[in-house]
Amino acid sequence: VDLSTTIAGAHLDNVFFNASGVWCQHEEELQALLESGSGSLITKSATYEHREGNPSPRYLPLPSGIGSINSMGLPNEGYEYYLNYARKFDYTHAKPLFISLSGLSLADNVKMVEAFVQANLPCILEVNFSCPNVPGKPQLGYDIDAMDAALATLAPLIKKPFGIKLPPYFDIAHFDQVAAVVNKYDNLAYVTCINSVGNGLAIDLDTETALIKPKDGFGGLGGLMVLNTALANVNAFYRRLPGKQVIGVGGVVSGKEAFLHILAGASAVQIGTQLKEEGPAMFDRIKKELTEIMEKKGYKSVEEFRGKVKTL
Ligand SMILES: C=Cc1c(C(=O)O)[nH]c(=O)[nH]c1=O
Repeated sequence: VDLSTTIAGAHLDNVFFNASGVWCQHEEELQALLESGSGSLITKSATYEHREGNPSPRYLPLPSGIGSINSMGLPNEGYEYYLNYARKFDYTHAKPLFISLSGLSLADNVKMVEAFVQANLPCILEVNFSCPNVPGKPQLGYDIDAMDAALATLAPLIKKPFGIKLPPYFDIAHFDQVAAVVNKYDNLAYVTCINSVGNGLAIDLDTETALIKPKDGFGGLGGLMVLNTALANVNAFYRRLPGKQVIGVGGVVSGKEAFLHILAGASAVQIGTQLKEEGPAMFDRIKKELTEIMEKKGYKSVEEFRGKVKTL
């Protein structure tokens, strides 16, 4: 079966890659993704300066495989590290390279975008509007006018097709309002839905203590427990963004959830929590599982069923 796809004009041999933030902060991790069964790779969201991030424990899987909680606090090597990586990257490699940018201000996003545009590299830029874990920095994804203003500045600068990383929305009116903004920018080629469900709280019964240290234990939720919110966001934006694409992320632990994301409208599927727990060997497992589901259903390519979720 054919698992290949094209995102923002870049061809991926298969629909799978890492969720930004997972297995992608350092070159060694990115190399492991290059050598894995993934179809692509995306870097950890970059800020202008290097950041240590929040104090540990700042990421934990939750009991019984329901998911994870994280308040990493945007630890990253600083954008120049990822710009150098993008300069050295072998673009004849079968996997396209995505670069995630998450400036702490619009000015920082502008400076980082200008540096990447100046370098004129084939990598695809993704602007992250949805980091929930930087104390004192409310995420742009929930300030729709501010997100529109940022896009009005960034889209013309980027010129080429690019994407944005969105937080989960939970209100139909918000799907409508965000789609109206996204549809204003022709080169905004795709949206990645969803980032973690912000500011959850995991508490240990025995110790009666929050599991992670930062922000009194408040952190973004990921993994299986966010699957149905992720599917809704993928399908809501698939229905509302004609001519654009949606990358689905959230709750994918096997071929089954990947199939559902594609049925909901995803052109590619990213994996975070399960990749963090299982490592890059997971991609071979999940590709096999998706293939088996497609064969059982008689689908030859992901194109055949993308977005074809039925309603009653
Ligand atoms: C870029 C920061 C993010 C982080 C983080 O570095 O805390 N965690 C997430 O779940 N999503 C993010 O977008």
